[in-house]
Parts: sequence; structure tokens; C-alpha cells
Amino acid sequence: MVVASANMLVGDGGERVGGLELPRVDLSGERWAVSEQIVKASQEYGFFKLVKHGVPEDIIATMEEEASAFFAKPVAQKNATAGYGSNTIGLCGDVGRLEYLLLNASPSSSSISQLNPSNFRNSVSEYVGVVRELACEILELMAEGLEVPNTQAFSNFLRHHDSDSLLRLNHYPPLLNNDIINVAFGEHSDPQILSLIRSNDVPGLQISLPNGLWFPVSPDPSAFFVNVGDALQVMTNGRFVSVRHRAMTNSQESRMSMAFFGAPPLNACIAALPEMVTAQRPSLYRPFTWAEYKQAAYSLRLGDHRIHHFRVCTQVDQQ
Ligand SMILES: O=C(O)CCC(=O)C(=O)O
Ligand SMILES: [Fe+2]
Repeated sequence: MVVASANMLVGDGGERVGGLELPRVDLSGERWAVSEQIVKASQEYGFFKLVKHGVPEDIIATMEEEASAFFAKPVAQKNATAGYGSNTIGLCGDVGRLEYLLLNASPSSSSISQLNPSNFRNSVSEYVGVVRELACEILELMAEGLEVPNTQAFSNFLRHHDSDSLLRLNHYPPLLNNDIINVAFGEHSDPQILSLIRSNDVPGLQISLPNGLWFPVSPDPSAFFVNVGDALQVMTNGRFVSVRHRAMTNSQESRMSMAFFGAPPLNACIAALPEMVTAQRPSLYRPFTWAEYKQAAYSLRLGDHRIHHFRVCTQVDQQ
């Protein structure tokens, strides 16, 4: 059954809703075809489902077990872990129905090396290593598909020793009997370059379609869901769109998602690549450092269109 309401499409859990099918990319396909599909999906939706991605199942399964063990700890122990938070998102009063652990995931991260016990530390470190490599591979396929001569133009930011990449483990507790289904993690776009989300088999993630309707993404623990972030929208001069998404509370089961956010170093300059700028399509955004964008983004509400603050004013904007 499919029901379309004013602002939401509700499906029966399939990936095809209201005649729409979300892009699905099989990474084991021919390189040129994969790169073409990734570019198309990033332009149309800023989002795609990635299958046959090559990340070993045992690394993902161990990470999930360790994350569950962390969230099952007593509150006092969780509160004593740097990066742990619950019910609030960011610093501007946004609330959410979740708890999370937010860790720096740069190659030189010390927040991972401080984790305990050692099993947790090792699985986070291993998971971050393989997922960062996967994100770099996707970014290189994007550059190839966009015909950018330096195919590492995007991925080099993530490989940098001081990259500001993050790993966020989100735990959404199950609904209590008389709760109504609601937004658990409010609408936003991710500020970074690229996000790779993997969740357990419980629904919750929704993405905003170009027509403004919300699309419930069916969970698939064997896949990664890939989001274009604001910084990649800027570097592609608006050819790729950073997708707005949110997560809903869900029935009786606990939902857990693990999001890797690939980001540049703080002092990196974020600007449209020269190949993305033409006389007909001048730069849409003024250049900024990643530190500058982070500061601006975190001083605004989660749901604000944070990247709009960096747009160059055009005649169209002024009309
Ligand atoms: O839990 C999810 O599926 C989405 C989480 C999310 O959007 C985030 O952590 O930025
Ligand atoms: Fe997000």
C-alpha cells in the first residue's frame, strides 16, 4: 500500500514508493558504469544505496555488537565517555530522541585511542579505517565521472592526517507504548563532504526528495546509504546536492545507525573546483575554510539551510 500525504510518502517498506525508486549502486560493476551511476544519483538526489561495497561483514557485525554493548552500559559510565550525548543535538537547542557517541575519525584521532574497553577501541579503529577507504573510493569515482583531471581532488581531504572526519554512533530507543511515531533526529543536511550511513534492520531514515516529499528508506544492514554533504555541493558548484534527511522513532525495536562523515582538515579551503566553474555557471558560493563553515553551521539550528549563508548573491537571488 502506498499513501501520499501533504509532506510524506508512506510505503510498505519497499524501495519503490509512489512510482519512485531510490538509486542503488552496485560497486562491483564496471568502473565507468558505477561512476556514471554515482554521478547521476548525486546530481538528482544527493543520495544512493551502495551494495556489494566490499567492506567485510565481520568488521561491520563486530562494530555493531560493540556499539550495542556501549549503549547498554550504565548512564554514568556513558556520560564519562568523551563524545557521548543524549536528547540534544548540537549547541542551539535542537532536541532529539536518541543517544549518540561522536568521535573524531581522522587518521591521527586520539578520541578513538582513548576508548575502552580495548575491544571497542579496536573495532571502532578498524571500522573507521575501512569505511574511510570506501568513502575515498566513492569520491574518486565521483571525480572520474565529473571528468575532473585530479581524481583525488575530493578524497585527498579525507586521507589527510588532520582530516576532521567523524564517526557518529546513534542509538534510537524503542517507542514506549503510548508514544506516537515522530521525528527522532530532525531534518538537516550533513555539513561535511560525504556521509556513509549503515544501520541495523530497523526503519527510521527518511530523505527529502527534490519535490519536497519525505521518502522512507528501507533498512538494509548489508548496504551503506551514501549522502552528499554541503562541502561537496560547494566543491561541485551545485552539481551535486546535499540531501536533507531525518530519522524517525520506530515501533518496538531499538534502532542503531553508524554514520561516518568524511571531512577536510580545519584549515582546508572549500571552494568550487575550477573545472566546475564556467562563464555560464560562475561560483555559487564564496570560498571558506572548513573551520569557518563548521563554526557557522554549529551556530545555526539543525534544520536551517546552513550553506545558504555562503551563497554569492546573484541577480536571481535578489529578485
Ligand atoms: O540515523 C540515521 O539514519 C541518520 C543519522 C544522521 O542523519 C546523522 O547522524 O547525521
Ligand atoms: Fe545526518
